[in-house]
Amino acid sequence: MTSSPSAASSPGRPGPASPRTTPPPGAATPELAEGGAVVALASLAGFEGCFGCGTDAENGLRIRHGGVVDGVMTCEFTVRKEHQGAPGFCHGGVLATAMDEALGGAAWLLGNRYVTGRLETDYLAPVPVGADVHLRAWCTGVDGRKAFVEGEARTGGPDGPVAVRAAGVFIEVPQEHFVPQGS
Ligand SMILES: CCCCCCCCCCCCCC(=O)SCCNC(=O)CCNC(=O)[C@H](O)C(C)(C)COP(=O)(O)OP(=O)(O)OC[C@H]1O[C@@H](n2cnc3c(N)ncnc32)[C@H](O)[C@@H]1OP(=O)(O)O
Repeated sequence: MTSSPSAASSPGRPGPASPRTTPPPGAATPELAEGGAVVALASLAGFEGCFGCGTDAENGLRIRHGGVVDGVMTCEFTVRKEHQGAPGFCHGGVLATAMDEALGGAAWLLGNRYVTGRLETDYLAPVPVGADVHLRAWCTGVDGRKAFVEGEARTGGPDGPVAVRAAGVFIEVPQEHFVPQGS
């Protein structure tokens, strides 16, 4: 069974996408694979070392992947002091990493393996150390090997104010792409 992410075209979710992260005319509507990202992840050795979500990455973000609702991938992480940029606040690069992870996860829900080709971020509000950051991401279209994805990060709860918005293009790659790093 597959499901289509209706949030992709929701007028309530205006994205930050530029022309380079907007699906071209004729792009396919994303169809999520049965089993989602788990199917593609199953063959990916070394993933527990992922700086975004790996449990072996001591100083990583340890992003906790949540569920998928109506085609929207959810996950969250807690900002620790080692993620700090300006005193007391999360580093922008750390937040970009979190968005990369969330948007990548939304692409992997299509059932293939993807790497980041382009990532755009808009920072709307500072995120303090100690904050729980709630991430959402969804695919807006597929064009050949390219998956167009958007997302947002909120603080103060899953429906709190948006702190970061992001859009990206993820490129489908074969499993062999990862072998030198993952073996
Ligand atoms: C439930 C649990 C869930 C858990 C989920 C966790 C998931 C994991 C999340 C992980 C998250 C973290 C993820 C990470 O951190 S991934 C790590 C960061 N990214 C990389 O390392 C990628 C480095 N780049 C490459 O390896 C190659 O350049 C790739 C493979 C991308 C393309 O080289 P390749 O030789 O294979 O392909 P091609 O050049 O023929 O291009 C093919 C098509 O792609 C288009 N294109 C190419 N580049 C770009 C670009 N920059 N922007 C826009 N489009 C681009 C190109 O125009 C063409 O389109 P078209 O002409 O056909 O129309």
